[in-house]
This record gives sequence, C-alpha cells and structure tokens, in this order.
Amino acid sequence: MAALLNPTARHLALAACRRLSTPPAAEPLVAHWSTQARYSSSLVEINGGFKEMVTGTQSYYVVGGKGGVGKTSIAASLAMKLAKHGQPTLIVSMLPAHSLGDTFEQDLSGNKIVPVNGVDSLFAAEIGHVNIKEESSNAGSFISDMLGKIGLGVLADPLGSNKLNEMLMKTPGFGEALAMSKLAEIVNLQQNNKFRQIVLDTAATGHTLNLLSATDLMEKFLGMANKAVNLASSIPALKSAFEKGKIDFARIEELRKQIARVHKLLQDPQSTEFIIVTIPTAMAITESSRFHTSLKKDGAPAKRLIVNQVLPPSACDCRFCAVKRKEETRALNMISEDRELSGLELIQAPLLDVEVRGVPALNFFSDVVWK
Ligand SMILES: Nc1ncnc2c1ncn2[C@@H]1O[C@H](COP(=O)(O)OP(=O)(O)OP(=O)(O)O)[C@@H](O)[C@H]1O
Repeated sequence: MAALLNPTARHLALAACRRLSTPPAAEPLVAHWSTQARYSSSLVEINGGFKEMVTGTQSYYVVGGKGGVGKTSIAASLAMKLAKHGQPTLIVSMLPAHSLGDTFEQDLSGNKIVPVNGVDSLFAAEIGHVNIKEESSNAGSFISDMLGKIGLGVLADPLGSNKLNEMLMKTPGFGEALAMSKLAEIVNLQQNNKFRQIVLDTAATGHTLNLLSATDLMEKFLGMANKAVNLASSIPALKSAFEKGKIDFARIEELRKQIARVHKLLQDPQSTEFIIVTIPTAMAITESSRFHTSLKKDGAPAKRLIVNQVLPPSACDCRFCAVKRKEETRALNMISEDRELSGLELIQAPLLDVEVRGVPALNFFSDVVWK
C-alpha cells in the first residue's frame, strides 16, 4: 500500500508542451484537469460514474478499442481504482502481445494469477500468452499441455511440439479460443466469489469482437481437430496414435459449453460492461463508432466512452498546442454528432507528459480518470 502513496506521483505534470511541463509545486496537479474542461461544452456530461461501478451488479469490465489508444493504461487504472476502493479485483490481459506486465512493471507471464506488487486487493494475469520460439524449444510446450487438457494430447506426439505450435498458432481464431478457455477457468473462480470485479484488457477492435465469437471459433477448431484425426488415421504410420477412442470428445464438448457460458455472460448487461477507449482524432472516433455498432450487433453492452490523451487545460497556447487543441475539439464534436457514440457516457482522460507506467503513475491516473 505504501507505494500507492508514493509522492513521485506528484511529478506527473499534466502539461502537454515543454513550456508548462513543470507546474508550480504549490498547485495541485489534479486541479489542472478537474476545474475546467475547455472543450466539454457541447458534449455529454463528463461523469466517470465510478460510484455506480462499485455499487452496481456488474462484475466484468471489458476494455477495448483501436490499437495503441491506451486500452491497457485505462484498464489498469480502473482495476487499480476498484482495488483501492477495497474490492478484490482481477485484471486479465487477453492480448496476443501483452503489455500489462510492463504497465505494472512486474513479470506477469506464465498464465497464472498473481498479486500486483504494492497494491492491496489487486491481482493480475496475462493469459493465452504463447511465444512460439520459446515454447517450441520446450518438449512439454504450452500448446501440448493445452491439448492434453482437452484430451487431444495424442495429436502432439506424432507431429512434434514445434510443428504443432506453428500449425495451431497460424490457425485463425485458435489464440482467441485458447484465451477464452482460460477465461472460462477464471469465470469459475469468480463464481466462487474470489474476485468482486474482473477487468479484461483486450487487443485491438477486431480481436475483442473475435473473443465474442470464440464459441464459433472453438467449434471450428473442434471440427478441424476431428478432420485431422480422420485424415491422420488413414495414414498407416500414424494410425495407432490417432485411434479415435483415445480422444476425449466429451471433455471437448464440456469445454465448448463452458465457453458458450462465458459468451452469454459477456452479453448480459447485469454482469458485463464494455468500455470503449479512443483518442481525440477523427480516425479513432470513426473506428470507435464502427466498434460500437459491432458490439451492439453482438449484443455486447457498452455504456462508457473514454477519450484518452486529451490535451489538458494546462497546455499552453503555442502553435503546436493550439493546432492540436483545434483538432481535438473537432474530434470531440464528432462524438456528440455521432449516432453510435453520442448516447454513451463520456470520460476524458488527459494526456500526461510521462508514460502511464508503474504503480505510482497508475495510482495518479486512476484518480484523474475515475470519479
Ligand atoms: N493518457 C496518457 N498520457 C500519456 N501516455 C499515455 C496515456 N495513455 C497511454 N499512454 C502511453 O501510451 C502507450 C500505449 O498505451 P497502452 O499500452 O495503454 O495502449 P494500448 O491501446 O493498450 O496498446 P496496444 O493496442 O498496443 O495494446 C504507453 O506507453 C502508455 O504509457
């Protein structure tokens, strides 16, 4: 807990250009942001709605958006805020290339849930992490283990780990299906009341939508496995290894059902909220609008839109900041005029002049964003 109070957080100046990068020491930094929002006049009321988040029924927050807009930073800040409120919270990164560990400056690899150093009640995991090069040099590779768990371990032996890893990781949707099966295990933990809330950090837009349809993907994978077994059993040298009786199809079906359960849960507004993260540029806003359309089509409930990296009011009037501010105003106005986005609650998160990295920075950021 001590790290949370670390005064280094005070060094996170909110100024966006060099001239103002160090505000006067006596001025509270948060006040730079909260006392005025220059561009908010035409927008939906700025309301983090954090109170509602801690008292409501939702247990799952799924954070998604375009690549690089700050999804991990926002997800980590929310998890931090929930944990600081005393709610046992788990943050799970479901990205193919994780950055959650870097954000917390802690090694989170290994597909395990671990406590976050220096933050009470906060746990984290990076799941579905498969480094083909590292894993394939290891005979008991992650994929073989996974296949073993679902009763397809028999496939691993004749093909060899290297080939198998390469083949499966190139199969569209396999990564998401793996992440989804891991999530199903985590959901079971949740049902045992281990965590009050779970924040899911997902990869760029398409990946989030893929996760939603992972049930279909899993079914495709199971179909593919079935075909592979049939094909291989016609090759005399492999016949004995692929005897159908050795494959536990009941276990596979159980897994498929578990995944279908997770899918349903993610579509239930009583349990889940999708949070869309964007930045104030026309391109990002346009993509967020499309993202919300797709979420709605998939029955995934979204309520909040976070516009991250907004130039703070403390930014000066130099040419760079003035042009940037104008562009942001245009982008923010796009939101208020967009049919898909204008109904969402809007939260503006300021651009900090340092990375959102490490517990003190996240602690500071979480208080600025979630009110
Ligand atoms: N408001 C902010 N102010 C300053 N830096 C920020 C802010 N938000 C995010 N960043 C920085 O931007 C970089 C990318 O952020 P982050 O990893 O959260 O994005 P992401 O959307 O999760 O990326 P990816 O799509 O690659 O997973 C990081 O260095 C992070 O510290």
